[in-house]
Amino acid sequence: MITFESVSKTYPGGTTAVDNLDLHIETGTFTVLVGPSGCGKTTSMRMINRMVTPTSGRILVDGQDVAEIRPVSLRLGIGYVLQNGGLFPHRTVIDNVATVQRLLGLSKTAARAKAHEALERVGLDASVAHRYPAQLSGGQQQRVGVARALAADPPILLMDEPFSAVDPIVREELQQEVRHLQAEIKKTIVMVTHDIDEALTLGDKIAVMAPGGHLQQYAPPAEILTRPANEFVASLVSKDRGFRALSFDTLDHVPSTPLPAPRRDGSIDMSALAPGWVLEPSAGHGTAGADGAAQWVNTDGARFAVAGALRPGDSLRMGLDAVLASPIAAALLLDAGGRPAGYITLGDLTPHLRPGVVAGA
Ligand SMILES: Nc1ncnc2c1ncn2[C@@H]1O[C@H](COP(=O)(O)OP(=O)(O)OP(=O)(O)O)[C@@H](O)[C@H]1O
Repeated sequence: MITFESVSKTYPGGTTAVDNLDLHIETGTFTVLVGPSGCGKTTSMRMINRMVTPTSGRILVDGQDVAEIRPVSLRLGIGYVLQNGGLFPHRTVIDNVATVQRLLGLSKTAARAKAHEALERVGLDASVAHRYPAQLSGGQQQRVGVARALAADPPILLMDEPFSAVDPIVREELQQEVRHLQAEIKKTIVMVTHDIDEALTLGDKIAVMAPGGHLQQYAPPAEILTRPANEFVASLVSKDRGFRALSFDTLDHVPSTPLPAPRRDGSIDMSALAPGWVLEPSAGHGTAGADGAAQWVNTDGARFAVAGALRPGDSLRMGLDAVLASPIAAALLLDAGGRPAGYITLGDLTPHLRPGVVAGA
């Protein structure tokens, strides 16, 4: 647990970056500090590991005032991921990742072994281990930065705009990976971003800050979207708010129609829904598996890969997107084993879309 107790920070020039901040961050949760430039997000985060000292108030980590912990030992237990990866340019990837273990006194061999594990965890191939940072793409550098922060297995991870320097496609990939990683490792993560979409995608809880370092709302993403505390928060999340709210509700209560039995050639006749159309499950094993393996095919020979086949637990947003992307306005539903089981139409979805939209109105 990280606790901010009435924390303020005024810099020597007189700027109040953070004003009387109270925040309780539960262990094992992903918290995102979000808000426009200059609202004190980075200052707040850096006070956790004593890179910045509060002017008043205190910060406790698991009940202990950080002001009473030596900065070096405090920081060894707190991973830090910087913008652009923040890698040492003159060290190879593996030695960058091994940095903290070396500081902790591990031998070079032992530290490198741990570093290899960390690289694997963030999806980097062993072949990059002996390259220098300049020989990597921006996305790979950022992954190395995450691996370095995780290598010593610290309970807390601070991330300062970790994905801001990569292009939108890579950013989305990295966000997905961090989300999956967090489901596995359950660290206490505090991340700073100015991107509300990123905050809503990643955060278990979001702290919205406004200029002057004032906390506006601290709540889970669904609540930020559907019950913004004030005009400031409402305007931050106003874009696509109704659509985004659909991310927080699953498809599980939406009725679906079972697929007819496959014909002798394995194809499934969809004419009850869309005359002239069949579903061709992927060849061989007969499961749709990854998106695109199965195809919608019509009698004219037109073929469309099934985009976004759905699984139990997927969100209404994914469901709506899959239905809209389908040439027969129906999304394929897979069972828990990944086999085609049924379909959902726009008509099935519509009654379930209203509450999400209305709640956010
Ligand atoms: N070392 C410093 N000395 C003086 N003022 C500072 C210092 N660091 C930050 N500030 C000021 O404190 C305020 C908050 O800065 P901070 O970097 O915490 O905000 P931020 O929300 O993280 O912004 P950004 O998204 O632009 O990084 C700003 O007005 C900034 O200019």
